[in-house]
This record gives sequence, C-alpha cells and structure tokens, in this order.
Amino acid sequence: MVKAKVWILKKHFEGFPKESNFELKEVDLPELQDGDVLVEAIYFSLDPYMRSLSKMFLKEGDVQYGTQLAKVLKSKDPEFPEGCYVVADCGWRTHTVTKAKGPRGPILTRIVSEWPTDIPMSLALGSLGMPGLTALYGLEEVCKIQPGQTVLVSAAAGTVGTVVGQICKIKGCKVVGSAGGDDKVAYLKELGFDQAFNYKTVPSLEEALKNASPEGYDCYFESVGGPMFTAALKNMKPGGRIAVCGAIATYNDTTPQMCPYPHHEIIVRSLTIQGFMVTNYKEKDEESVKRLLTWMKEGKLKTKEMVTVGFDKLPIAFMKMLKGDGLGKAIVKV
Ligand SMILES: NC(=O)C1=CN([C@@H]2O[C@H](COP(=O)(O)OP(=O)(O)OC[C@H]3O[C@@H](n4cnc5c(N)ncnc54)[C@H](OP(=O)(O)O)[C@@H]3O)[C@@H](O)[C@H]2O)C=CC1
Ligand SMILES: CCCCC/C=C\CC(=O)/C=C/C=C/C=C/[C@@H](O)CCCC(=O)O
Repeated sequence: MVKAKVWILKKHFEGFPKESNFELKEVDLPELQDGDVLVEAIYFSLDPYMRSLSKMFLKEGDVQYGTQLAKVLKSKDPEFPEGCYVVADCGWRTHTVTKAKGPRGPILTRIVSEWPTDIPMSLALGSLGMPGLTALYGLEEVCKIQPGQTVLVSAAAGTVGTVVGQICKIKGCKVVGSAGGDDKVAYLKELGFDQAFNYKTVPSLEEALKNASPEGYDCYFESVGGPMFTAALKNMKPGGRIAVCGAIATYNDTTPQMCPYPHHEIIVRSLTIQGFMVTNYKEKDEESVKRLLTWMKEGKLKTKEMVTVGFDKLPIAFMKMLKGDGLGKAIVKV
C-alpha cells in the first residue's frame, strides 16, 4: 500500500498565515480503480491565491490546496500513461490517487509534448504555466494592449509581473513596474522594463508614477490594491484600461483598508476596469503555453526561480512567498 505525506489546513488563516495553521500527517492511499492515476509530486508551486481564495475552497481539516508538477507512477487512465508528467491540482500531498477531472474542472493537465528537454519542467508552474498565462490573458484579453502604448504593472518583480513586462516589450509597448526592493528594481531593468521604482522607498507613489511616464498610462495591470491603486487611477490616460488581476497588499488584512472613493477618476478619465481569472480562458491554455515556450526559446522571456528543498518546508516557503521575500517564482522541490 502506498503512503502519502499530506499537509492539512488545521485552522483557517486569520491575518498573516502561521505555521500553526498547518499540520503534517501520513495517510494510506486506496488501490487504483478504473480511470484513476497515482501521481508523485516533484515540485510544488506557491501562489498568492492559496491565501486569498482559501476560505472559498477549503474547510478546516482539508488537505491544503495548491498545484504541483508530478510524475504518473501508475495509471488506469489511457490519457495519462505511466511515466508522463502532469501539472496537478492535488494540494500539498506527496502522492495522490486521483481522476483527471474533479468537480471544479481538470485536476491533471499533461505537459505539452513539445516541451524542450533543456527547459526545466518546474517552469510549468511559473512563467510557462498558470502565472505566465495570467500575464498573457490580462494583457491580450483584458487590456487589449497595442504597440506604442504605455503599461503600468504592480508586483512587477513577481512571477506574473515579470512576464507582463516582457510581453509588453515583445509587443512594442513602454512598460513601467513597481517592486518592493532595490534588487528587484535592478532585475526589472535587466529584463527590459523602461522604468521601475521601489514602492517602499519613493516619497510619493503618485509622483513616482508621474516621473516614470509624464504622459500617463494607457493600461494598468493591477495586482496589489491599496494605495497603489489610488495613485495609478490618478495617472491613467483618458479611455485607459485596468486589468484587475489581484490585490496582494490586502490578502492578510483583518480589517478592510479604506481608500478615497475612486468614482471621480474613473468617470472623468472614462476608465474601463475589468477583473479576470486566468481560468476564464482555459480553452486557450494549450496554444498559449506553446507561445510562451517559443518566446522563452527565442530568449525573449526570462525567468528566475527561488527553490526551497523539502516537503516539510511548504508552510515556511508559503509565508516567505506572501511576504515578497526573495526574488523569483517560489517553488518547493520535494
Ligand atoms: N486573477 C487571476 O487569475 C490570478 C491572479 N494572480 C494575482 O497576481 C498577483 C501576483 O501573483 P504572482 O506574481 O504569481 O505572485 P508572486 O508570489 O510571484 O509575487 C508576488 C509579488 O507580490 C509582491 N507583494 C507582496 N506583498 C505585497 C504588498 N503588500 N504590496 C505590494 N506588493 C506586494 C511581492 O514583491 P514586492 O512587494 O517585494 O514587490 C511579490 O513579488 C497576486 O495578486 C495574485 O493573487 C495570480 C495568478 C492568477
Ligand atoms: C480582495 C480579494 C481579492 C481576491 C483575489 C482572488 C484571486 C486572485 C488570484 O490570485 C487568482 C488566482 C487563480 C488561480 C487559479 C489556479 C488554478 O489553476 C488552480 C486552482 C486550484 C484548484 O482548483 O484546486
């Protein structure tokens, strides 16, 4: 009988997550039935949604949810043969017996057959996976960017933000990024951002945005919320578009942040503000991953990973990711 280590969400998060929110257990896995697959986790992805959507999807005592890159060890589903690699929404479990689809949609997605041997498969959790697709859809489907436009992106040194900036350059836009460290600002410039600033040290966000693009912004790729959103509104060009992707500066709040009513700026600038979920565009994923892979092979899309080793380190690595500590996509290697 196969045993699995699992991390349980023992207590729902209140404020910033703590190690005591989680509990490590060992469980026995069932024998495979028709349509079942046994997968073994290789890498885990740590993503902000695991904090922001936790209460929506989990109850106390459930296995902590999250995405992993896994290898199929045994299979009773011909579409997922033994030895193939999958992105698996199986949660924090070393081994899982699962069907390919669940009540919320696909659980297993095969790595595209064109995956080059010299590109690490862990990137299927980062720039070449869900976060990379988020960047692509936010720019193409929501902002509908055009060459020559100026795009602002917050959380720019994060996984989504770095891909946003590089796609903007591929598509002939000017791009300005905000990030929370001088090392991060230097990295954004290395990636080709036209302007970047440290939102933690500039005297005024509004002035920093004005200095970076005195003519204003056609598009804002919003990932943080809070005062940055207010400052961005005041710097949008008339007819500007805002893709609301996330609000990471608010996820750990215990009381909601108050901000000035945004109506004046939205109305006088005739802004369009649209929220989106990466999952809205699922049918485009396969083709989109191939486009991201092509850009990477051409050297137009670069990425960094921050790898922590050890299944037991998942809670610590999760908290580090939420704080924005370190540079690169947060990954745990089993
Ligand atoms: N709508 C959708 O479908 C999706 C939305 N998202 C959202 O996109 C955003 C970025 O995700 P992703 O790039 O994968 O995450 P990463 O973990 O790669 O990066 C997150 C970034 O957020 C920054 N950050 C953390 N706390 C704050 C804060 N208080 N204020 C401002 N910035 C902060 C960190 O850097 P620093 O502060 O140092 O700059 C860090 O670089 C998140 O808001 C996430 O929820 C992601 C995927 C899908
Ligand atoms: C002010 C509150 C804002 C809430 C923000 C919510 C979400 C933003 C975000 O980060 C969304 C991420 C979506 C990720 C989707 C991932 C799927 O590929 C996997 C889902 C895992 C599962 O269903 O088990």
